Amino acid sequence: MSFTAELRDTYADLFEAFWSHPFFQGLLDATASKEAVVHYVGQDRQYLAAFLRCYGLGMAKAPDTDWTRFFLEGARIMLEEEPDAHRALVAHFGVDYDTSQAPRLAPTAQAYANHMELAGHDTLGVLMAALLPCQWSYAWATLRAYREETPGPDHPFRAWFAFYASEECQSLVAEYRTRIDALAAAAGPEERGRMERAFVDSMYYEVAFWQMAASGETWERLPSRVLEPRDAQ
Ligand SMILES: Cc1ncc(C[n+]2csc(CCO)c2C)c(N)n1
Repeated sequence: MSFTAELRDTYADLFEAFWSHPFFQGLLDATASKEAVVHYVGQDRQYLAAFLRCYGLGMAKAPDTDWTRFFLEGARIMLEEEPDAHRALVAHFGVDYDTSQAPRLAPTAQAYANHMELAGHDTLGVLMAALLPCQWSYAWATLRAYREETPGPDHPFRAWFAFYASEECQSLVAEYRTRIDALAAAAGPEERGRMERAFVDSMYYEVAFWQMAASGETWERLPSRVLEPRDAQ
């Protein structure tokens, strides 16, 4: 079994948690609240900026121009096409894309960005493994959405689902996997271990990112249990 097929098998629970998270399910059945969706888009814009910086780190590691082109094309898709997917989410609520800008990343989103950027200072294999869940989770879950429920022509977030389920995003995942499997095959057991850790942590952060959106997490708003300790008396 290939390295990435094994990851998919071993961490099937994280894929399921991604799929069944109430925020994703709320996008799917179009019941997600305006507050959560706008918070998500504001955060995700900044997350994508961090992701683009990781492509820069990847380019600095590119062993040949084939790899350079891979990162260049990935960056182009993110810059030119992904904003339309975001627009489709906020447009439903009558919110302008540019006003959904967040001033800074919320703690969970910042931790995810830090994790990816740190992986960009390890090997190319570790960086790619940290970036894979971003592609894979969205492409997999939106494709499953089409297989199971099919967001119809009237679905308010149709363009968002259509973008991630598109042939372009699906083939990007396939390309990531081919490249990572080759890097894993050439890596020693220690580096492969770091690749696995980088992948799992990013998968975890993908689920946590939904939670961040659903709970309206910011640096100002701490969970009530922290603000009002119940065990204090
Ligand atoms: C937290 C978070 N994780 C993953 C994605 C999805 N995503 C980001 S870049 C990219 C490749 C295509 O440009 C994909 C699939 C997201 N938007 N936000």
